[in-house]
Parts: sequence; structure tokens; C-alpha cells
Amino acid sequence: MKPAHKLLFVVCPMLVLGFIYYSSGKLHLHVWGQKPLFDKQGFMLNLDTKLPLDLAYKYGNLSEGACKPGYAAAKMTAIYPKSKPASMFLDRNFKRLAKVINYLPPFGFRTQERIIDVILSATKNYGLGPELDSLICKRCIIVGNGGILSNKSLGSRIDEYDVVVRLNEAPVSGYTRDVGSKTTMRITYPEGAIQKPERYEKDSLFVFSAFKPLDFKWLRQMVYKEKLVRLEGFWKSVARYVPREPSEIRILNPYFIQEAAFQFIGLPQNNGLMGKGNIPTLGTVAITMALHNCDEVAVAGFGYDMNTPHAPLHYYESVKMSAIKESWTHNISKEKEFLRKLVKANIITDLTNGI
Ligand SMILES: CC(=O)N[C@H]1[C@H]([C@H](O)[C@H](O)CO)O[C@](OP(=O)(O)OC[C@H]2O[C@@H](n3ccc(N)nc3=O)[C@H](O)[C@@H]2O)(C(=O)O)C[C@@H]1O
Ligand SMILES: CC(=O)N[C@@H]1[C@@H](O)[C@H](O[C@@H]2O[C@H](CO)[C@H](O)[C@H](O)[C@H]2O)[C@@H](CO)O[C@H]1O
Repeated sequence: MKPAHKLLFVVCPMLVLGFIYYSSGKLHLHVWGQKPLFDKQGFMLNLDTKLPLDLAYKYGNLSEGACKPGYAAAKMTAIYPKSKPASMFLDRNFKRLAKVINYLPPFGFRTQERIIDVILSATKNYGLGPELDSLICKRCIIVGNGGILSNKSLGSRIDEYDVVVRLNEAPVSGYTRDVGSKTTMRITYPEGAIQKPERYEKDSLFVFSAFKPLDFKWLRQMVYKEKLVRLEGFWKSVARYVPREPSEIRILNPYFIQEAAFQFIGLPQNNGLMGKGNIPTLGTVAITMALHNCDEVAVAGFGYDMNTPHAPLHYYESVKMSAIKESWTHNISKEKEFLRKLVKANIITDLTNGI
């Protein structure tokens, strides 16, 4: 063998081995003899990571209990270095949102661009409103609908948050001692929305989360106060009238459904289509939104506890916990693994300790 060939014979395998070693590190794969740092989802295995020194110093100088600007995002980046910013609601520049433009609902808005334009031209507002938008530090709470909220008298604590997020048809009236009386926004979809107009609270944003193209048609009719003509295609009866001005209506950025499903929880991609067990519950979508847009994040009313199948699923009705087993869209146990990471890493505070 010529010396040049000999050299190639030695160098080539070394290059290949070197490449495998390098990419396994990049892909967070386990390298023999080296402890893995990340789990499959890309979260640090060590959830006790510290904040960067400059932030720790800045927070140390704040008076006790004061809101810490950038806290949730900084904590999240410490255990999930891939985190990127994302706005709460769609605005007129929504077509520039690279991550959602190529996905169909619910993971994006491909094919729905025109109807979204029509809706946004009527709503004309794309933020939380001047007062909340100008806050230097926002504390948000996501109120889940779990039965665990009953008889804990957390209402006044919940009302202290700057932003109170409620979901679907969960009532306030009659339950204020436990769930509070303030609603900054209610996130929902056609089948989840409050059906009785008199049950909508005043001064709250109606935040729409789309799961299928038909949902956008429904929203356009609600925004333009048109009579709902097509009722087939929904999986349950839907609200026919939403007593909200167009200026009080927002479209939730679908990126949060995509990120929660594919990145944070690790649900199946299913070619980017909604399918068996690849949809996060709305509460987890709302938490994902808050991680990007609030400085501090708390939750209450979260927890599907399979050890108590007869416990109430919701705080406002007698349906039992075991009913969640019928859900084919969610993967409750994988979702819980993600939520537990957030609690363990002190990124979110769980007021009812159900996660
Ligand atoms: C039959 C069915 O599809 N039920 C779903 C219902 C239903 O559509 C609405 O109640 C409207 O009728 O909505 C869901 O959610 P739901 O409206 O029940 O509750 C809102 C969010 O609170 C969290 N939650 C709720 C109950 C509980 N015991 N533990 C919790 O952690 C969850 O994060 C949940 O998302 C949904 O949209 O996600 C999830 C449910 O799976
Ligand atoms: C395409 C379609 O309408 N699918 C329906 C699902 O959206 C729906 O799941 C429900 O979808 C909702 C969004 O529309 C929420 O994610 C909710 O948590 C989830 O349970 C199920 C309910 O049993 O019925 C199917 O036919």
C-alpha cells in the first residue's frame, strides 16, 4: 500500500468517528462514558440550574416579593436553551411568522391567511391593552378548570395577578371565593366557548384558539355578528353569539400549540396534522403562551389525578376525573411530565399543587 493510501486509511475512520461524536453532542444523544445533560425534549436533566449572575444580582436588589422582570423567560432558557420569543396574539404582520406559516391548523394557519386578514381588519387591536402592555413586569396566572380549586378560597390571591387567564366555559359568578372575580382573557374555541351570552364577564378579552379551518369561519361570523348558518362539522354544540366587540377579540398565536405539542411535550408530529394524542390541553397551551409573554407565571386548578377517578374533573360540575380517559386527542401523562419540569425548576408556581 502506498504511504498516501495508508494515511487515508487512518484519517478517514477518525474523521467519521469524530463527526459521530460531535453530532451526538449536538443532538443531545448519550455519549458513552459521558453523562447526558439533556432529556429527549431538550430540557436539562438537572432542573436546579441557577440564573445568570447579572440577573440573580438584579433580582437580589429588588424589594422582597416584587415582580422580577424577565424571570420566567430566564429560568426557562436555563433549562431549555432553545427557547425563542413569540407574541401572544396574531397581528397584521402574522404572515411573517415563519414557524407557523407552513402548518395547517391547529399548529399554524396555512390556508387561513385571507380569513385571518378579514378578522384582524375588524378587531384592529392586537395586544392586551395600553395599561397591561405598558407594565414593566407582568405577573400572570392561568386558572385551569380542575376540581382541585374547590374550597381552597384562593379567589383573592388569584385576583392579585396582573393578568388572569381563564379557559373555555369555566364560570366565575357563583365561584368567586375559590376562583376570583377578575378575568383578563378567556381562551377558547367554538365548542368550548360560553354559550349563554349573559354569562360572559365584562371587560375581558375573548381569545380564540383555532383547531380546524371551520373554527376560523365561526370566528369571522362572531366578529361580524352574522347569523351562524353552518352548524355541522363541530364536535359539540357551539356558541351562536359572542357578546364582545371586535376590539375585544384576539387570535392566539398558534405557535404555542405547536411548541407545546412537538417541542415541550414531545407528542407525535403526524405530518403536522391533528391526530391521535398529539394535542396539548388548552391549559398547557396557555402556560406556553405565558412563558413567552409574562415575567412571572403561576397556575391554579391544574391536575388530572388518575388515582382519584371519582373526584370531580371540574370545579363547576359533577363530571368525574375518569372522564378524561376518553380523550383521544391528549396525552395526559406525557403532558404532566412537562408541567412537572416547570414546577420542579421553579419556572411556574402551582397554587393548588395538583401538578
Ligand atoms: C370532552 C372533552 O373534549 N373535554 C375537553 C374540554 C372541553 O372541550 C371543554 O370543557 C368544553 O366543553 O376542554 C379541555 O379543557 P377544560 O375546559 O376541561 O379545562 C381547561 C384546562 O384546565 C386544565 N385542567 C382541567 C381539569 C383538570 N382536572 N385538570 C386540569 O389540568 C387543562 O389544562 C385544561 O385544558 C381543553 O380544551 O383542553 C380538555 C378536555 O379534554
Ligand atoms: C376534527 C375534530 O373536530 N375533532 C374533534 C376533536 O377536536 C375533539 O377534541 C377536543 O378538541 C378541542 C379543540 O377542538 C380541544 O383540544 C379539546 O381539549 C379536545 O378534547 C374530540 C372530542 O372528543 O372530538 C373530535 O371529533
